[in-house]
Amino acid sequence: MRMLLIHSDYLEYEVKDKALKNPEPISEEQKKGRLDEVLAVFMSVEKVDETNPDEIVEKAIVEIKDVASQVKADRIFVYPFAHLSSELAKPDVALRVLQKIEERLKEEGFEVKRAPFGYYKAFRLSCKGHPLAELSRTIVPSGEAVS
Ligand SMILES: C[C@@H](O)[C@H](N)C(=O)N[C@H]1[C@@H](O)[C@H](n2cnc3c(N)ncnc32)O[C@@H]1CO
Repeated sequence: MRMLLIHSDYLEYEVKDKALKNPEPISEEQKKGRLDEVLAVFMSVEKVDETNPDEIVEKAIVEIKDVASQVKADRIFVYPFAHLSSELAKPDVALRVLQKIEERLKEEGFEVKRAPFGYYKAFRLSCKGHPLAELSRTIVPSGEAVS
C-alpha cells in the first residue's frame, strides 16, 4: 500500500462520474464531503497487499496513528487514490481494505470520513505547509519486498 498523508486546514470532495463499472453504492449525502483540520490520507491499495489484507489494515493504522499524533490531528480523511502505484489491487480487495481502515480508525477514537470508492471526484485541499504536513509511507505484508 502507498499512502500520501497531507495535514490540511480542510479537504472537500464532490463525486463527478463513475470511474469503475461498479463503483461503491453511495447515498445522495455521500456525493459531497468535507472535514476541517484533518489528516488527509490518500491510499493506493496494491497487488502485493492481496496476500494479507488484514495485516495491511493493521500496518496502515499504526502508520496513520503515528503521523496523526505527531501533527496532533484527531480527524482523518480516508481517500481512495489509484495514482500512487502502478500495481493496484483488485477493486473489491481495495474497497474492503479501505472500509476496514475506516472502521478501525473509528475504533481508535478518530473522527473519520471516507471518500467514495470507484468515482472521479473533484476535490479541494488546503495543505498546512509545516515540516510534517506532507508525508508518504509504503507498507507491504511481512515477507514481501517493497517494489
Ligand atoms: C480517478 C480519481 O479521480 C480518483 N481519485 C480515484 O483514484 N478513483 C479510483 C478509486 O476510487 C478506486 N480504486 C480502484 N482501485 C483502487 C485501489 N487499488 N486503491 C485505491 N483506490 C482504488 O476506483 C477509482 C478508479 O480507479
